[in-house]
Parts: sequence; C-alpha cells; structure tokens
Amino acid sequence: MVNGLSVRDVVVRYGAAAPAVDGVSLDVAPGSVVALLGPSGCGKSSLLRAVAGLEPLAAGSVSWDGSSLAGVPVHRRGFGLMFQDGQLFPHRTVGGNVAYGLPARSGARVAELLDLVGLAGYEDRGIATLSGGERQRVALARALAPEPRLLLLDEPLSALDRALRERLAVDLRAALVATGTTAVFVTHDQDEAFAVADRVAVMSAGRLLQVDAPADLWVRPASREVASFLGYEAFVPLDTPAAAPLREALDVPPSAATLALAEGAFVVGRTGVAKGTVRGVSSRRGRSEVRVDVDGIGSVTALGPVGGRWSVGDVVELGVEPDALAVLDT
Ligand SMILES: Nc1ncnc2c1ncn2[C@@H]1O[C@H](COP(=O)(O)OP(=O)(O)OP(=O)(O)O)[C@@H](O)[C@H]1O
Repeated sequence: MVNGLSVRDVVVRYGAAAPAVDGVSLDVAPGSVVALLGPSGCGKSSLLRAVAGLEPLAAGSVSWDGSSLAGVPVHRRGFGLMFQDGQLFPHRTVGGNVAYGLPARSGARVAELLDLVGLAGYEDRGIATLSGGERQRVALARALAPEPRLLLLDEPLSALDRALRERLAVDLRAALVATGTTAVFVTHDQDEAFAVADRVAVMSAGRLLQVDAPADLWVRPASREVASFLGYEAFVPLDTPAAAPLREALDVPPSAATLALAEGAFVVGRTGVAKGTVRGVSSRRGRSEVRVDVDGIGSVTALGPVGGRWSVGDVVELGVEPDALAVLDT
C-alpha cells in the first residue's frame, strides 16, 4: 500500500481531442509538497482537477492511503483547493473568511492561521481593502484551516507580480512545512516550483517527463526537453572540441552524451578557457548578461560583473561555471 496520494495511469479526456492527461502515475508522500511544472496546456490543471474529483478519469485510478477514490465526490475526499484568484467571500471579513469551515468560536485558531501566513491582527479587515498578495495569504489561511489531508493549489501565485510571487513562494513553503501539509502545487514557473516543492514533476503534452527533487532535476535532467524547460539554452555533444573546457570543468571524459548549458555556464572576466564574440549586452539585477557566440556551441548567455562595458563584436575571454552545466542521459 502507498501512503498518501497515489495516481496510477490516469487519463483525462475532453471530447474527441488528444487526452489532456495521458497516462500519468505519481505518488505524493504524506507531509511532502510536489509541484506539477510544465508549459501552458500540458495538462497540469486537468491532472489536479482529476485528483480533486472535479474531472472524471477516462482511465487509471486515484487513491489515498491505498483506498480508491473512485465514486468519492469532491467534498468527501478531505482535500483542500486553492486557485489563482483565491475565491474569497467578498462580504466577509478576513477573519470570517478564515473561520469558514471551522467550528463556531474558533477565534484563537483563526489568529494562529493569520499569524502563520504573515497577517497577524488582520481579522476585521474587509477583503476589498487588501492587496492581491494579502488576499492570497488569506486564501491560504482559509485553505489550511480545516487541516485538509491534501491541499491542491492551482497557480495560486500567478496573478501576482514577480517580486511578490518570489516572496510569497517562500512564505507558502514555510506555511506548508510548518503545518506538515501534504500538497500538490501547479505552476508554469520553474523558479516557483523549485522554491515551493520537495519534488518537481515536469509535464509536457499530457505526460510526466521526470519527477525529482529540485537539485537533482537541475543537475540531472532526464532529457533535452526537460533541460530546455528548466532553462538550459544550449546543447553540445561531450566529445566535440568545443566541449573540451566544459568537460574539464566538470571532470568528465568525452562521450556521446549531450552537455546542456544554462545561462551563466560561461562567465565573462573569469580566467578564460574559451572565447566568445559579443552579440548584445543587458543588465538584470545588477549583473551583466552578455549574449555571446562561442565557436562550436552557438549563442549563449554569459554573466559578467556589474557595469561591465562591452561592445557588439568584441571578443571576450570566458570562464566556466560548473553549476550551470548538466550532462544529459543518452
Ligand atoms: N473543460 C475543458 N474542455 C475542453 N478542453 C479542455 C478543458 N480544460 C482543458 N482543456 C484542454 O486540455 C488541455 C490541458 O489543459 P490544462 O488546463 O490541464 O493545462 P495546463 O497545463 O493546466 O495549462 P495552463 O497552465 O494554461 O492552465 C489543453 O489543451 C486545454 O485546452
């Protein structure tokens, strides 16, 4: 028996089109957080909705602690749901929203939950007076209040701006860990998936490509497709001359395997092991991003120090950052 959530060979179809979810199997252990990560339309929400009982299965099974949930309606699964637009009750106070679904006179519990999501003392505020980020914090407190045995989160941060999203992702993980909540979290944002989840399940076109802890996924993407989705931007066979300095940095022998390079695999200004021709320069978060062409590798984004001055056509020395390299399985 598998403890927690077990998804086996699940297929979800809408009419005659190709299945939205095409034979996915996934386990979520009690107390762990799994992110479903993939591009728009790959079937993440459909899978989440199937687990919730909101979408019928065309094939396969969903079970909890070894018991099939077939025929168990949404409200009897003991699962919580949280969506992109929080779906708060606009005419209740913050406290009234969080208390919904709790027994009467749960004031202390409401206060504890608001404290957990960083909104201590917000009980009497009206929903209309809250920022978008505060609303999602209230929605999270409300979703956690009944202590669901599984919390299903569908892009809960994607309506927020980037800086807020990054902060809330960290707070969201802290709240899930502090409460020991088992959760499945849908996102199309790699950084968010890595910040929130213990394990990340990468989906594409209805299928699951790889499930791993964030660090393992980054270091050992199973395929070029996974690597591309994580942000690896160039691919080169390990046995080509251009790959020699990269092989050396990783201390791996030449082989037919493919080496993937993420942004920052090359660093401008470090002891040079390769040369690149500058094609463009931009600045992000204080660092310089230098688009360079490297013979035998192609166009890649090298990182450089703040305020570096390069012109298009300059030839620059490039050092290597091993953490931005991965060897793909053949
Ligand atoms: N109710 C529906 N009726 C018909 N087709 C649907 C329905 N819901 C989703 N689909 C289709 O199923 C596929 C998967 O959609 P789904 O929403 O699960 O993907 P997603 O990965 O969650 O995408 P997004 O990140 O854009 O929400 C898409 O091709 C979509 O058009």
